[in-house]
Amino acid sequence: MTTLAITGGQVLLPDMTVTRADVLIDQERGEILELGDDLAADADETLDASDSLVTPGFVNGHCHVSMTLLRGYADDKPLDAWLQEDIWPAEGELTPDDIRIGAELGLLEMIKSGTTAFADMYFELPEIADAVERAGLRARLGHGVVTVVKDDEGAREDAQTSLDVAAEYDGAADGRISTAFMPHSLTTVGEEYLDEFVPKAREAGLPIHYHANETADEVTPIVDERGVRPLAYAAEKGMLEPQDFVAHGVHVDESEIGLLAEAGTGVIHCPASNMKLASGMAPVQRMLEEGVSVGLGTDGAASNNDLSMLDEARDAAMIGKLAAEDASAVPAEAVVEMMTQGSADAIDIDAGRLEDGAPADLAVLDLEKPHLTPAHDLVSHLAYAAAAADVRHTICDGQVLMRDREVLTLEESAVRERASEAAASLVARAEE
Ligand SMILES: CSC[C@H]1O[C@@H](n2cnc3c(O)ncnc32)[C@H](O)[C@@H]1O
Ligand SMILES: [Zn+2]
Repeated sequence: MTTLAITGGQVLLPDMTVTRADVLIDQERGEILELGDDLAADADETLDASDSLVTPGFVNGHCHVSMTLLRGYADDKPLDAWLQEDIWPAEGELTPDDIRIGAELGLLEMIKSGTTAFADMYFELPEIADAVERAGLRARLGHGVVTVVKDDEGAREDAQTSLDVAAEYDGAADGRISTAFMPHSLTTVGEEYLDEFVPKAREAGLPIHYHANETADEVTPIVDERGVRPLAYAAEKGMLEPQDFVAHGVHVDESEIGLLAEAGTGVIHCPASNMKLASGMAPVQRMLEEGVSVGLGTDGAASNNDLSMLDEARDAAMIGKLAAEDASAVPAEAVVEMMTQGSADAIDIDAGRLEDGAPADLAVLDLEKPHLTPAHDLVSHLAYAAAAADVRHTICDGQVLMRDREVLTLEESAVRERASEAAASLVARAEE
């Protein structure tokens, strides 16, 4: 057994209290062995966490990681125009190499901002899985299916690809990668394809992840054509199960909040993307009150425009109060829960908590900063004041991915250089 001790820090516990403790990790099993005093002597290696907060690694519940290449490419438009006029034409030019390079850039950003696990919907899953394996994170990956712009053969091929790659990559990277069937949304995948492929996903034991109720424009056609709300339609199609999770959930009414709570289906709140695309304010406080499993996600870097879960946490707290017209809504503890255990539960991966036997996924944040002084309440600091640049060390599955702000699994300057070149070439092709 090889052990690592994270020493001298303040540790955030699952009950949202903070205590002084060292953390002893079994690196081979990727597990926390013990939280306690003076554990350095028992360890093969140590990582200093003095004047620092040791938290569970953050869990980004909804992302399109390779969209880092399109960061800043198309801003200041609503979802539909943004996708149709800019993003989908540019994505039509993406090569598998672009997707791997964009993923590396996104993973670099995640490691630097303390994220250790994420869920991702995109194309060319093998490229993303390869990058995740090398970078050392944990992920639930899926191939996103869009049928509306395809003929029947193309649509069925797309949906079959989503099933095939999910079956092939589940358990990859020593179990750090899990998968899901990922129809893009309830309006971009035709009913006949949901009828055919959702049962196949169930037979294969796959969870289902999709965008739902993101904009009012997405709700109206479903209500007009079918006479039911989108999540009632999703339930009819067998897409509202405990292992499933939807992204956004902005325009959900009380009946849909009830359906989500009853089904145990997770909702990944994406406040920055919802604000930037002016999609709306999700009723997060109501969902929490009704017992919906709520996690937090950045969405892609083209609608955010970064992948920092600390930024997302602050956004979630702020917009949660505005939406509820109540300053006590979506408090710091709720947000920190969402960015750790909440997202992990929603995307159904074992992570997001620091306790004996838990997966050794951690972030260590430097507290010796003007914006983190004084330290009345470290949970408040995580939700409202901490930033990506405060992250000193990131550990996933017992492996140190970043030590003293140096990422060990990816070569930062090379990744940035490759990504800049790939992005410039992509945009030139898209605008030809
Ligand atoms: C088919 S792969 C995923 C697909 O989703 C697109 N996308 C990115 N952000 C959003 C969003 O907020 N709502 C809906 N779709 C989004 C992405 O560009 C890919 O095409
Ligand atoms: Zn999305």
